[in-house]
Amino acid sequence: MITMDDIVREGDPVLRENAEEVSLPPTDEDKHILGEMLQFIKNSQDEEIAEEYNLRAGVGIAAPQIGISKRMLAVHFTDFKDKEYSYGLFNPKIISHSVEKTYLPGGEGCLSVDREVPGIVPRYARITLRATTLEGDEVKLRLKGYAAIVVQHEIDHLNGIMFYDHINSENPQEIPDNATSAD
Ligand SMILES: O=CN(O)CCNC(=O)c1cccc(Cl)c1Cl
Ligand code: NI
Repeated sequence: MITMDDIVREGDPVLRENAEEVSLPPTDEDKHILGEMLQFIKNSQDEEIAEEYNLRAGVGIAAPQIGISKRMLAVHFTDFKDKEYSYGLFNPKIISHSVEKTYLPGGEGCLSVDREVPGIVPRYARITLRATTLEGDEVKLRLKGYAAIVVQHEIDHLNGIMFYDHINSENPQEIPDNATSAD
């Protein structure tokens, strides 16, 4: 199982690399890894397992965070309208996005960042992405609000981007003019 010992922390160059496309159809090994990533996120949200294994809670994880520079991500969360999202995705690609931006008022956190980095992280309010699921289906997902934010945080990891790269260093709490809060 994946534990916090497997999580790469900031400073490791793998977090600043452009991850490689996964060749499709995915190998059994790639499917196993992505399945383990999804299970880790579920475990991190299970009080007993998280306590037992000292897991920090997360709603998503990208392969570079476990030192694997491949374009794979897993998300598991319920959005503000109680819609459940639970995906393992290969080669996710944002094919279109809104001009409008959104953000989480409380900012974002990252398992690869062992410190608080306060500030507004502007994200596209709506995204359309193409990806191949853990089950092997090619999907086209239209996401908005919290789901759009989480998936953008994970796709950033595949492109060597950390959430704090988006925070305005002069005025971290500045709300961009075309942005509305996601909550
Ligand atoms: O890359 C994934 N992580 O680092 C897992 C830990 N962070 C979170 O769960 C998290 C927390 C707040 C906002 C967002 Cl958007 C995310 Cl993603
Ligand atoms: Ni992260």
